Amino acid sequence: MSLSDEEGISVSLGSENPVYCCRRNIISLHPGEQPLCLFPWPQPIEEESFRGPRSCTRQGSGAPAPSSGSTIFALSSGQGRCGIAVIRTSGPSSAHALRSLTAPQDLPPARRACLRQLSDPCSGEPLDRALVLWFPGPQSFTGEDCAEFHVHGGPAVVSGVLQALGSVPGLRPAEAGEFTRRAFAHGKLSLTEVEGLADLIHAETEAQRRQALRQLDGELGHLCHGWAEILTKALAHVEAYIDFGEDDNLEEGVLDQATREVRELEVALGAHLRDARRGQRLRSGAHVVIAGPPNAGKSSLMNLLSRKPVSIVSPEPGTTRDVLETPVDLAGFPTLLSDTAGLREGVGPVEQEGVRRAQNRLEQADLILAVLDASDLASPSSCNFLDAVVIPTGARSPSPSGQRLLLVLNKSDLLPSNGPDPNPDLPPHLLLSCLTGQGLDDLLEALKKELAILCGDPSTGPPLLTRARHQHHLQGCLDALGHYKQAKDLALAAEALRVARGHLAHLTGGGGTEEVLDIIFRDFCVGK
Ligand SMILES: Nc1nc2c(ncn2[C@@H]2O[C@H](COP(=O)(O)OP(=O)(O)OP(=O)(O)O)[C@@H](O)[C@H]2O)c(=O)[nH]1
Ligand SMILES: [K+]
Ligand SMILES: [Mg+2]
Repeated sequence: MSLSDEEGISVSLGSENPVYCCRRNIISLHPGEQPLCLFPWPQPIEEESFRGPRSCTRQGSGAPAPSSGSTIFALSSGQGRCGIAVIRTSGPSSAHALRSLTAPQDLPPARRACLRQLSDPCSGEPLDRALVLWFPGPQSFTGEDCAEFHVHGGPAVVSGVLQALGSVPGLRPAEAGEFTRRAFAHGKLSLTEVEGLADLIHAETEAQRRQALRQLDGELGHLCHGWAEILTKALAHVEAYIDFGEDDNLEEGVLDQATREVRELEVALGAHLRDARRGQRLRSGAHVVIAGPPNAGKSSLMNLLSRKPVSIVSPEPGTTRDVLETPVDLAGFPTLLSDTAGLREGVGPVEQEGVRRAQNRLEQADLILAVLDASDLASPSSCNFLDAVVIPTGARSPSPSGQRLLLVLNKSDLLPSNGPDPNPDLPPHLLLSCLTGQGLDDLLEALKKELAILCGDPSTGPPLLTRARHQHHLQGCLDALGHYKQAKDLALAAEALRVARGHLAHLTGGGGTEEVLDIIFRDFCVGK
């Protein structure tokens, strides 16, 4: 059976017999809620949020949200001297702006670059010869009428064109992220795609870029959409049972089927949540902490990996006191690399404080780079470090979300060359010489493997949860499904499904609250 209504909801119950009509239940049982379909985005952002005048509105044909009043403009390429700078506008006065600045004044054909003379509409002063493009809404990035001016990138040209646009009635400078916000409001991007776009702009490493691109492709959103559909179907089944449970016509097993589907969804969500912080680590960097006894060469390794003199290196034990940290791209993965004080006892108060800070940082580490002096393994500080840090961490069952450790024996140049491994009893380790660079390639290879486990491989597997927000809503959804299973009453069970669905809607932006939007759009620059 298939049910549909004028709001585009379609619920298939897999039977030829029409047994009930759920339009009344689903649409009216929870007033104020959005229709069950999450796509296209049913709730446009309030016009007020654009803070623009509410004058000339021209509905973009077919766009789900009404056009906002004002027309915005901004430099969309980077600031500073460059070959070509791209300035764009979005809003109902885009066509007027384009005509006002260009000669000849006719609009170019849609989406085709045309060479035009640009001049100031007030003074008539020539500004540049530039390529201009016209994107009538809704087939544009924002869904509104948009224009682009590809001008020569000198500061005087750019400021001249921006000033000229500002003098056109109805136009005002865009705020940070406003183009993307309009795209979201017009259903051009889901919230998770917006986040992907923000991450893409800020991506600094290969792996970050790959992850952002996948999110921009909407993979996480599509996954949530599929889950929401399962919940919608289960909810329809439960509500049918509430209304027609006594009815002989109701097909058998309707409720069982709902429960079965919920259980399958629980398994899928659980697996996804076990990905834990991997996506987030990839977005904001894994914490890699260099630790070990004094003089093992921790600071030397810090400088080697970061390719800059972050830490002071000296033959004096206890040189490093504070935690020193720097962001480093390690084998394509973003990391926050920390150098710490050598761990030892019986020292003065300043070094003691350094040791306390080092221990604190060790607890927060995703990956510990444990460094020992290969020529000094029998010293008390080496033995203590092995017993207190290396062996206990290695003994813990390794999991992607748990802490990981790589043991590095530095100063291998001091060992007799080409002999057998002098330390077969130690946990698995790598030999390195910070002095000669020998063993560095092997260390980088091992780091890459560890970071891939910690951050996940962004090119394969299911899309990762890149923000705490994603994890929060998936967990909320899972918890609600738990309540569904425990509910003794069908009305409570239906409510639990609604709560679960609400969490998925929030994740993708269907139930978008202003605060979440503000936080996400704050990440954008003006012109994006
Ligand atoms: N021969 C040799 N010396 C090294 C190597 N790595 C570091 N050293 C030397 O070992 C001494 C200590 O190096 P640091 O990098 O300051 O060691 P650290 O672990 O940071 O020391 P603290 O901060 O005092 O705990 C310095 O004199 C370095 O030049 C190496 O691979 N081979
Ligand atoms: K030192
Ligand atoms: Mg040091």
